Amino acid sequence: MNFSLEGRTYVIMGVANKRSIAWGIARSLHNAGARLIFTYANERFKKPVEDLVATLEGQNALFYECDVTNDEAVQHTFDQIKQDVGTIHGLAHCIAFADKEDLKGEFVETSRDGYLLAHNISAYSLVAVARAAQPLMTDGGGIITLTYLGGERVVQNYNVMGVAKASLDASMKYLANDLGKHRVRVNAISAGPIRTLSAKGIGDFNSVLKDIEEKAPLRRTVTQEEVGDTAYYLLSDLSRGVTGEVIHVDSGYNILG
Ligand SMILES: CCCCCCc1ccc(Oc2ccc(Oc3cccc(O)n3)cc2)c(O)c1
Repeated sequence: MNFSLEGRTYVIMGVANKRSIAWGIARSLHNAGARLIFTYANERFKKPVEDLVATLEGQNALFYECDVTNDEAVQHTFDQIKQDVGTIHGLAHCIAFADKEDLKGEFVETSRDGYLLAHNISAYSLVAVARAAQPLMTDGGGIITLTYLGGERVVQNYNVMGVAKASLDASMKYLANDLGKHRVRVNAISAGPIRTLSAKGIGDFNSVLKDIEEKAPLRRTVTQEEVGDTAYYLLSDLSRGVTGEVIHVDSGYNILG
């Protein structure tokens, strides 16, 4: 059995720029020989993603817009992908959003709209995408999503995104249960804090990074590349017996009380 991704096609959703975790995943899969398909939320992200992907030697990537808050748009995107490539072997869901004012202060102040928005984009979108993508995985496949420790226990300021990640984690497990019969595995990577565009929306992020460097077992923060390599493991045959799992790529921080 070989663990190269030659001859396989993967969809990566959520590359914003070169600091994105999704970009680290893209590079790991590209280096393993995969063919890549990228989706972006709107026109604003199209060119930056195309320019980044142009730096991947020999990659023959495809690009599609996909607004994950719109069920018809999600179905249309995967209809197009089916038309253009037929079969895909996996998908990386690297999409989340919450209003900035809901990522600081007290969780009890979260508005109904803010709560629903965070769950719509950061949790329900995995269900919509998995439903649309599974029929294209005719050789079986792997789906991964990104989660965070703040969905398992309280992390100051993470607030409504933590509640959305708890929903994402449970959604991932229920999807793993449904899709296993179609030979599709569903897993999550719980990444430690990394300085990305998304991280800019979180209150007092710097003190979190400092805490990791002082207390995490590995005494350092993790990189997009390290998350990308665990994504490669979860999307390859190396993890063929694993589904419904959360792997922490966080320098071991999650084991601390
Ligand atoms: C207090 C927790 C510190 C560690 C947080 C690590 C982390 C960093 C980034 C994460 O991804 C997002 C994605 C969108 C998001 O919502 C945003 C981001 C920027 C602006 C904005 O208005 N909302 C917040 C975090 C994430 O889920 C988790």
